[in-house]
Amino acid sequence: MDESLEQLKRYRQSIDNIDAALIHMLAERFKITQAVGRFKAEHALPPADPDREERQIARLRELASAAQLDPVFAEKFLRFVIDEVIHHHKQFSEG
Ligand SMILES: O=C(O)C(=O)C[C@]1(C(=O)O)C=C[C@@H](O)C=C1
Repeated sequence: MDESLEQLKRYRQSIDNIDAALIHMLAERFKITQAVGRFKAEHALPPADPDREERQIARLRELASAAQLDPVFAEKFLRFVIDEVIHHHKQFSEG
């Protein structure tokens, strides 16, 4: 039992490292999209670009499948992130 608990602890340490990496990657992504939002507001471009999103989603779904990750989940995740970015872009263009 002790050995099993040690194993669980090791799994969780790895999960914690991965979660930290995800947060850092998301932070970098949002830093870039803030710059994109500013650029779009300055050049009077619309906050959302549905054609670009379609290409991103198709690409990520393929990457997910190749990596044995559920493509439906990958799409939902990207949608969630992009919707937040668009929300930020709209704030830039309004203010
Ligand atoms: O590439 C853009 O034009 C962005 O504003 C970035 C981004 C994204 O988060 O990837 C967000 C909104 C757009 O609809 C498409 C993509």
